[in-house]
Amino acid sequence: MTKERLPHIHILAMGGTIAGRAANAAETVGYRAGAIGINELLEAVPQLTDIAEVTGETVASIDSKDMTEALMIKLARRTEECLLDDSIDGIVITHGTDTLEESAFFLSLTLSSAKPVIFTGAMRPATALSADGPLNLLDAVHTASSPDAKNRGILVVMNGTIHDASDVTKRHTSRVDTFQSPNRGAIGAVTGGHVHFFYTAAPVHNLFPIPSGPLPEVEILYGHENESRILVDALINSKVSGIIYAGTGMGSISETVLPALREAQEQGIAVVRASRTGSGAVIPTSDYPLPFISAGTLVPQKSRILLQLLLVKKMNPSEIQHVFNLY
Ligand SMILES: NC(=O)C[C@H](N)C(=O)O
Repeated sequence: MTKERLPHIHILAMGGTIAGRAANAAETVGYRAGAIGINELLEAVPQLTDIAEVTGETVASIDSKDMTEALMIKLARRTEECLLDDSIDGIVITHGTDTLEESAFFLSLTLSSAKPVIFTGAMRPATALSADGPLNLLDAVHTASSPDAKNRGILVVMNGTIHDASDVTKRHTSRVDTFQSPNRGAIGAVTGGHVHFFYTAAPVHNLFPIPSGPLPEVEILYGHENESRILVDALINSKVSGIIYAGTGMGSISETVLPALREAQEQGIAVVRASRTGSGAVIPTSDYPLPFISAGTLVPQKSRILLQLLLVKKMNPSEIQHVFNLY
């Protein structure tokens, strides 16, 4: 009898707490992210060899708070090469959780493949009591090996749940259930190695080639009571290409900042209204007609990435709004 070939899952390591080392096992907060190499990470989960032929490589060893656009592009390019490699069936990206959602969303906009690409990470360092990284890694490899995970774009597997890259966001500073999909909910679960999707695959929007150079400068502003226009004026003077305004409620803009943002638009700066609430959609309203762009359900940090890529295409506010309407 011939033995069935195990799927080949390739791991791309970016660092983060999943590869974090602390001085002792009780330490869950003070540690060095990205200190543990890919081999040690894989050796900690010997069960991986039962479900897949796992290989790995280090792309970066950083705390993801220091993630850069250049690294995001490097990660996208390397992932694309792996997707084109016929010997690889699926990819797992281990990543720091602080900006995991940005990288996952960027890859979802720039890569297209039927093969599963799964992001995972950890909230406790690898050396901690009850470290969550090893099980997250095992669950991610289970998902990357699952035929049901094909044609679903970029997914995030954390704490036994599967999330779509566009909705998932980090919602808690320290808990292991920090990743939530606040608008549409988790799309699946991994339980005892069983991968279960709750819904049929949603349409995947892969809209852009991987950018070849630096992206236009887009900054995020955070709305609050008693606002001044100091920061908007600074951004106008800096000649940024875009502003994401994380407004109060449904992207509301105070009477102080509104004229400043209108001036920014007159200078050719694209302005997107998002929300500081963390969930729900910001939709176009008559209070804020075009050229104000509404972010839909995208959180400010993802709105920023989408706007950057749209500005590369030299789209006008109306065309940009059409794309945000997908979310
Ligand atoms: N839990 C984590 O991974 C946090 C860490 N600061 C990182 O993003 O790399």
